[in-house]
Amino acid sequence: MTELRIAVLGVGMMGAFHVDALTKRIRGAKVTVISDYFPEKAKEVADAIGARVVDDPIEAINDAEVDAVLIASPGAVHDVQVNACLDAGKPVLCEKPLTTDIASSRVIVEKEKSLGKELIQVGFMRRFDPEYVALHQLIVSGGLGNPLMVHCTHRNPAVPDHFNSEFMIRDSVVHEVDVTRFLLGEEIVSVQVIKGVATSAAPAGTNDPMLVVFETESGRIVTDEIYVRTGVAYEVRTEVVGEQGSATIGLDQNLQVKRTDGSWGGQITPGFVERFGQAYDIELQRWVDAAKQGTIDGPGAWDGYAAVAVCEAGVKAVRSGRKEYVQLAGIALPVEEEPIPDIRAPDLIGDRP
Ligand SMILES: NC(=O)C1=CN([C@@H]2O[C@H](COP(=O)(O)OP(=O)(O)OC[C@H]3O[C@@H](n4cnc5c(N)ncnc54)[C@H](O)[C@@H]3O)[C@@H](O)[C@H]2O)C=CC1
Ligand SMILES: O=C1[C@@H](O)[C@H](O)[C@@H](O)[C@H](O)[C@H]1O
Repeated sequence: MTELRIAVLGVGMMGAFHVDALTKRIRGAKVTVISDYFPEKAKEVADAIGARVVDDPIEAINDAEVDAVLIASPGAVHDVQVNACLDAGKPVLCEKPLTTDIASSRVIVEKEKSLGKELIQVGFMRRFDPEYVALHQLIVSGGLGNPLMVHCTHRNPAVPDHFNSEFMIRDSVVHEVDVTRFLLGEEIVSVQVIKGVATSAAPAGTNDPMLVVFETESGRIVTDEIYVRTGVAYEVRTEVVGEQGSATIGLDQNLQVKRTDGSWGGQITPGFVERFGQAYDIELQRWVDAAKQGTIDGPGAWDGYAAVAVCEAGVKAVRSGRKEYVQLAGIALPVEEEPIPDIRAPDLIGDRP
């Protein structure tokens, strides 16, 4: 196969960006079919690149001129569309999240397994970002010694109003879930969410920012500050603290500017397309090359499922205010912690006068 013929489902912000990359920058790929809930949006994108519009996304998946599918529709419809790709036996790059509930993600993992080949790649593009790749290599080469903690910052300048506290976990924090699994090579077993004072930019009832705390199988601690209405820029940082040193990425330190008004500083990337542009392209090129060989080259269905399972625990933690355990198939839940015994002298215990 010289050219992988691709259907793109959903051409909003991310889908249109991927169509542009597949058309202009990715080798050996051609977008032949576009499908979107809004046909006029699909037509606009399709006309610009000479592709066909197929209104029904399931028909688009089964189209004779489609070898592979890129899903960039909203997360809530990924389940149906990924299942249709599996039914058609076609490779699919599904934007995160894989689905929006743990049961449907599990079914997808099992269904793919029963087909005996890997067809699903999930759009966790940070795994292709040169800085994250370098940090991963530093960890696995032992450059930091035993990694003890990870501290993440995830700030967006602005988001639409439907980004409530739970959506922030499923749509934004899901990236740090995958980063944790990628960097530390182990599963996350529990999630806590600490809600502080909310920005006045957040709709009533939305906890923005939040501090999310993960605990991994081996007991490592990961913190994630999620703040999606900073009004500033796109700031994604990750620091790994090991026994023999620490390393941080995402500092935007390349450009230091001093201005005539006496201010000084560098430049922060305005959005995720600027920060992760290179990562998206590497992700797409590797997926296209692998799909032609009938395989994947990146995070797969299990990674998508594991991330959904952690986010589900995260959503529970938002609601309960407690530590919630991740229900992941095959991973033992930690034993409930014993209450800490009161070791004060008996005469100090009791009500204060
Ligand atoms: N990896 C990353 O950094 C990013 C990933 N995303 C992910 O990409 C996906 C799309 O997000 P955005 O582009 O920001 O959303 P968006 O709202 O801009 O675009 C979604 C598009 O899908 C269309 N659509 C709705 N239902 C559909 C259906 N059943 N079939 C086909 N199309 C349908 C909508 O009309 C819209 O054009 C989400 O899963 C999101 O989490 C989004 C931004 C960045
Ligand atoms: O995936 C993304 C968005 O959907 C999400 O809403 C943002 O918070 C992330 O930074 C971006 O990478």
